[in-house]
Amino acid sequence: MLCRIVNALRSNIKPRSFEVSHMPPTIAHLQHLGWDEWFAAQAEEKGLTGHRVARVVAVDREQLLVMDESGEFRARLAGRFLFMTEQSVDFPCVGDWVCVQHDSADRFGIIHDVIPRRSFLRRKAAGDTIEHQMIAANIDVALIVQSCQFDFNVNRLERYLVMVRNGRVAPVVLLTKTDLVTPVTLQQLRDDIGNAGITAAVIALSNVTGAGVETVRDMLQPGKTYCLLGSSGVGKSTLINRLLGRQHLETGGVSGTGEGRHTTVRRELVRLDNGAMLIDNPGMREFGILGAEEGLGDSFADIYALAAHCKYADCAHANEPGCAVLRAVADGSLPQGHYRNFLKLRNEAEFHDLSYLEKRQKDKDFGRFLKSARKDPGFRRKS
Ligand SMILES: Nc1nc2c(ncn2[C@@H]2O[C@H](COP(=O)(O)OP(=O)(O)OP(=O)(O)O)[C@@H](O)[C@H]2O)c(=O)[nH]1
Ligand SMILES: [Zn+2]
Repeated sequence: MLCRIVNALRSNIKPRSFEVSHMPPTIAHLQHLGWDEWFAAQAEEKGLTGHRVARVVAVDREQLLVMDESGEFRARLAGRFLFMTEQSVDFPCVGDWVCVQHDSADRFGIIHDVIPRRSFLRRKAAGDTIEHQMIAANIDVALIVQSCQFDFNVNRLERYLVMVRNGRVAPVVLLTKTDLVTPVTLQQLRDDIGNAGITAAVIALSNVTGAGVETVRDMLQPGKTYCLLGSSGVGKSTLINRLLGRQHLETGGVSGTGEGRHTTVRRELVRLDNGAMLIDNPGMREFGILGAEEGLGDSFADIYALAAHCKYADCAHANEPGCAVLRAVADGSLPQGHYRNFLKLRNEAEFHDLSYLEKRQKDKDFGRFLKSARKDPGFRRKS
């Protein structure tokens, strides 16, 4: 980051405006890539009309692969953008629309801005930090993939649903590897999902026999963007390759030429023959749900509806008298498992918020400690 900042300072101390190097985009030019009136309006609001826009296909540290009506090209972030952008979530990620300056003679396009996102998928960054990490932007539908064998877990499914709904993305559940389980077991898994109160569509499929794959294909609409989410090994890449036909994800990389070092950017966003766009993502080892309460409302809409009838407005639905949620659990109209997941996820959401506040407080205390320590004449000698 430091060298990014230094480079930014060196290359671009003065703010500069950039020339329009191309015809401004029309919706017709770019709608096959997902551009529409909504994005055009965002661009206008941000004062970015008239600039060329492209969609991010892959990100590899400082290098991006972007795509517009003329095809794919590589791009870098403008020094000024690097300099002005503080939070990692504000950097372009796959699926983003960016303002880019690019002449056919240039090896790299220069990205000057990111068009506001309509939807996003993000997770808690790996490690002990409380920062978010963007997974993808401007996704219409998240395909949450679980394998029928070993991987299936309703709690995890609900965590994904919270994240997905929190990012304003619609969910569809894909159950893979149906060839490895009996029809009775498959029905049991479907029942488990239904009993948990999950209302998202569920498609069962096998990449081996091909059963269900056409159902997935039929669901994918041209100009819409889909993102595959799920643990490693559940069959996401295999499914994409099946949907693509001959092409393969592994061979989709774009090689850089004419440079000292040979680089390959693995393409993450691919277009199918029917015009739908698919984003494949690595398995998620660490899956935090910081800031997920908003999303809780959607996954647990039934519980929130019941909560309106609780005796106390601030009812925690744990052991309060007159709690409509507990009553529904008692009379069997609200599934026990669903209620337990609600409590668990809510506590985690509260826990993450708490640890965030605690961290802020600690930082403050540390600042105060430093201030008072500096005033302390013994400070220099002690340290
Ligand atoms: N039996 C069976 N095996 C499958 C199916 N789909 C994928 N596999 C196998 O499962 C393994 C993992 O599949 P991948 O497609 O690489 O899984 P992935 O979800 O993309 O994994 P990551 O790339 O690590 O996120 C491979 O050996 C596949 O051949 C399926 O429907 N049935
Ligand atoms: Zn209650």
